[in-house]
Amino acid sequence: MMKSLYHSFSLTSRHQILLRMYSPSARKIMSSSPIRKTQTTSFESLNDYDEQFPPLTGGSKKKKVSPTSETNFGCKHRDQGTRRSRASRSLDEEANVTTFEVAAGTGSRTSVVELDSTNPSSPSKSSQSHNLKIRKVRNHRNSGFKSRVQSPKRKEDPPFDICSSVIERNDTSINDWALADETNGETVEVSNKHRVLRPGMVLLKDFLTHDIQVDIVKTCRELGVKPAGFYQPGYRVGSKLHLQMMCLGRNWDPQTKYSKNTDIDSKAPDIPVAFSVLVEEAIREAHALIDRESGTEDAERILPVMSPDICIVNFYSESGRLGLHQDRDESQESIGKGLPIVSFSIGDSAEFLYGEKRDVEEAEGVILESGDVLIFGGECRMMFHGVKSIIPNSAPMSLLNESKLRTGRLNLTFRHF
Ligand SMILES: O=C(O)CCC(=O)C(=O)O
Ligand SMILES: [Fe+2]
Repeated sequence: MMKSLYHSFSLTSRHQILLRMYSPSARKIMSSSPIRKTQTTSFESLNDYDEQFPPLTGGSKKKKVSPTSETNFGCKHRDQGTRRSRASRSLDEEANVTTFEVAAGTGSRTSVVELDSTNPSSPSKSSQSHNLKIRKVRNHRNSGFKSRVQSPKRKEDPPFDICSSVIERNDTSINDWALADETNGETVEVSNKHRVLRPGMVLLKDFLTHDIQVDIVKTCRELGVKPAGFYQPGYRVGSKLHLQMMCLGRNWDPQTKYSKNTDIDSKAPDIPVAFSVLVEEAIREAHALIDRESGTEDAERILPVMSPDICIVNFYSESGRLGLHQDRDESQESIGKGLPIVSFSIGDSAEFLYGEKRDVEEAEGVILESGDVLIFGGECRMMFHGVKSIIPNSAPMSLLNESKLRTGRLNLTFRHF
């Protein structure tokens, strides 16, 4: 039926143990982020995803962003449902005519080679076996990209290629090379670098090993250069997001949200099973941390379990950013249960802001580095969050060399509809 060939994703036998990815080594020193000047913009004039922190050209107020900022006030999302929908409606109705620069990119089309979609996207029990293999298969039945109905925002441009054969970074660090591969520890303890940032919000530092990051980049690249791959989303009139985006599992765009999923031809590629396994592993790790810190076994109540059926993959160039917003287009049920968003960061570090309001001045910040996983669910599910800036030249050189990821940051946010 389908001819398969193995894809070298990390979950082959070579890398089974890497599912226990808790690198014992402090191979990276947390970046001390440069303090950026913040310029705020009245959000009355903004679309949902427009940045409230446009290019760093002025302003006077310094935003405190710590590598592992720890705060303990709650997110109180439970009572935000109605406030949220009111806010969303008014924002959605706004006509916005702000223009932004368009990220340049080259793209190429490749032959149709898909990740095996015969496995259910919810790997749950069987996926925990750590013996999963990701197969690339020729799947003509599922390869209907040609006739894919494109979003009105989607240009006819070729998809953006997140990789280049040229390494764009100009500084090399011997440490990157020396320490790149020391991630094979089978340690099962919860890393001391991980942090509970708020109840329901957990940062797993350095959770994705080097090899896994490389394979995620390669997999996203393969999917991303196909017609359903990366493009720069925006609104019908006006602004575009400062990033390239691709959807897995279910299509989403800032204007039509999840409504473009009715036509079989416009189906988004499946989430690779190995990605879902990593998500579930990350949530388990977060639970272990929450239990350890709270001294209870209450973690699943604070941070519910989630099996992803959507993954939004963003690529930010060095000038990329994303305004403060809530992830609120998933089902009422998913949001109501506080099913978490699980976010993987790969490549250059990001200054990530989060807070209870769509207010940059009040938001807290944390640096998300390559390999970090951020989870926010439970009472933090409706937290406002955004990417203030990408920190140039902060990606591990070994990652760039091996994956050929362009200068910039790859982010995958997993959700359950
Ligand atoms: O890039 C990030 O860290 C956040 C992305 C995000 O919030 C989103 O895609 O909704
Ligand atoms: Fe988001």
